[in-house]
Amino acid sequence: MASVQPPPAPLAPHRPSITAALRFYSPAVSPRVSPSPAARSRRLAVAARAMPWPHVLTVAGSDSGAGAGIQADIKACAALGAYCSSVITAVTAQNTVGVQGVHAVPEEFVGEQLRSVLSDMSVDVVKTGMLPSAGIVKVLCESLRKFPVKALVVDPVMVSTSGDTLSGPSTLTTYRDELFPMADIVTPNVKEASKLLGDVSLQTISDMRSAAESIYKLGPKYVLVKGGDMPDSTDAIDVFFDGKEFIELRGLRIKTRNTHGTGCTLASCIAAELAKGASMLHAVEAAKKFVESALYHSKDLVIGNGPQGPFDHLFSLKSPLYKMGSLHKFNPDDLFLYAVTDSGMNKKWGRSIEDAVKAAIEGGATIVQLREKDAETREFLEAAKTCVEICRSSGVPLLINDRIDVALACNADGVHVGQSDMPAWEVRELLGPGKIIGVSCKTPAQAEQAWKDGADYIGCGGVFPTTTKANNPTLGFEGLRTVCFASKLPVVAIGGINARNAGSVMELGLPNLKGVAVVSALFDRECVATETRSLRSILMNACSRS
Ligand SMILES: Cc1ncc(COP(=O)(O)OP(=O)(O)O)c(N)n1
Ligand SMILES: Cc1nc(C(=O)O)sc1CCOP(=O)(O)O
Ligand SMILES: [Mg+2]
Repeated sequence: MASVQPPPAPLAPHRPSITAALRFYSPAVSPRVSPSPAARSRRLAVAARAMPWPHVLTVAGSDSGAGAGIQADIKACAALGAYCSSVITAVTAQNTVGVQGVHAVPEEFVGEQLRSVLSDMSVDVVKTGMLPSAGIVKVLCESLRKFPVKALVVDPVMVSTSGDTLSGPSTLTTYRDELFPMADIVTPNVKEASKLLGDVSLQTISDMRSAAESIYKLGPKYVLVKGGDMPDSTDAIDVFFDGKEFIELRGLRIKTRNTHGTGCTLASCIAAELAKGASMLHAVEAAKKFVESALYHSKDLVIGNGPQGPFDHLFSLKSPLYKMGSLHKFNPDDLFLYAVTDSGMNKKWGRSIEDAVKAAIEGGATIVQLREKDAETREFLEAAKTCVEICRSSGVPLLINDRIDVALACNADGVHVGQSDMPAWEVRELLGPGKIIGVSCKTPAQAEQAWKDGADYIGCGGVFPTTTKANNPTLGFEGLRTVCFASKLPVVAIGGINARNAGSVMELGLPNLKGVAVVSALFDRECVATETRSLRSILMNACSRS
């Protein structure tokens, strides 16, 4: 057996620049004298610490079909920029039809693989998948006690998606008694959560919350109960529990047969994000987004003849939108000063849409919506394409009002729709998971529906009377308050907001209220940049007071 090296020193606390790090790799002073092996490995060790590569070790089974297991884990980590080493616990004969055979790796050899990797390779996060016997769970726990890592992600794989058993009942007790107390997060689906808790019935979100709480009591720091298998649900809701608060994380249910390996991938993505330094909630959110995007981009792939196909983890290498880096990840804080254009007002003041957008950005608008009700389609599309370039070069998201076709054609960051426009869930189907969708809502029920439909934010108004939108009911502060309290999505207030009243809106300090959306107070004015700048400073002052 190869001799075991002592564990390497911990990672350096900061990353020097790449050029500084590369200097460690430069040849020895005299190019004729090759460095001794000891000197070379010293230099490599210094360089490795200078350029840490987030490292996930997956301890899981091999899937010969490569949709799930070790193969999915390595692809997921690679896609998210983490290095992934692997300790194989079992070899399965598996395809898109199901699992035809399982051959567990002897415990001692699982232990040997663990020792090899953990003793040498600066693992940040361990992620577990299929652990086919209680003995293997015990070997893993012993190894982790000997070689501690920053985080442990436990995906309690027990039954494959095709319904085949992947670990026996004796493993359950060891999971509960030994592995869970060491785990940072445990990620069962409803079937696994039910098994872990003695076959309790889990039918509703409230059952999922109770299950998350019971599993939390077994020792992990966080629990994510995945609701993708819940009966009769059109949207996939997962319950995240940190010991105090339950957070319902809504996901899109993408219609595809290619869902084999989603659980392994989600847990690996959580591990990769943790290895990169994310907080647990952010890691889970990023992982969900990744799985959703991968499923969306793979929905029509055909591999194998069975009912469950694999999906493409490396979709970003193919999708031109991802390649160009043009998808704007939604940040609710972008709603702070939301500039909504109006073709009539711009014409009145003799400026183009493009100039209006440039001026709003110059003044500090944090998101822009093109609301061009009277523009001809072709003219609008050309202007929209230029505005996309202007906004992208400033890092400001650009949304299109009402017109999904224009948004798609100009590759905008998203759209805003109202109650009489295309329903948000249809918009999501057309735009995919990476785009921003806003929905106008005047009631808590509309806000709930927008959340279910996969929107990213809601616009709520009219807070004050407005002449910009005909027949628009005024909700006042009370209406805004009711919607903000009920909303599960970030809210932007709209309607009659200007320099005189914007401060009072933000000073309400309402939950979920992230900013104000304004049309006439910016665009029905001579100098858009000046008005935007002054509104921005009013908002900032109001926020610092409330
Ligand atoms: C941010 C924001 N909120 C609300 C609206 C209004 O949308 P909608 O109700 O569809 O009305 P129109 O703007 O289409 O007239 C909005 N555009 N932006
Ligand atoms: C486009 C729009 N939507 C509203 C809503 O209540 O949903 S009010 C509105 C017009 C907002 O324009 P101004 O800032 O000029 O009042
Ligand atoms: Mg509309």
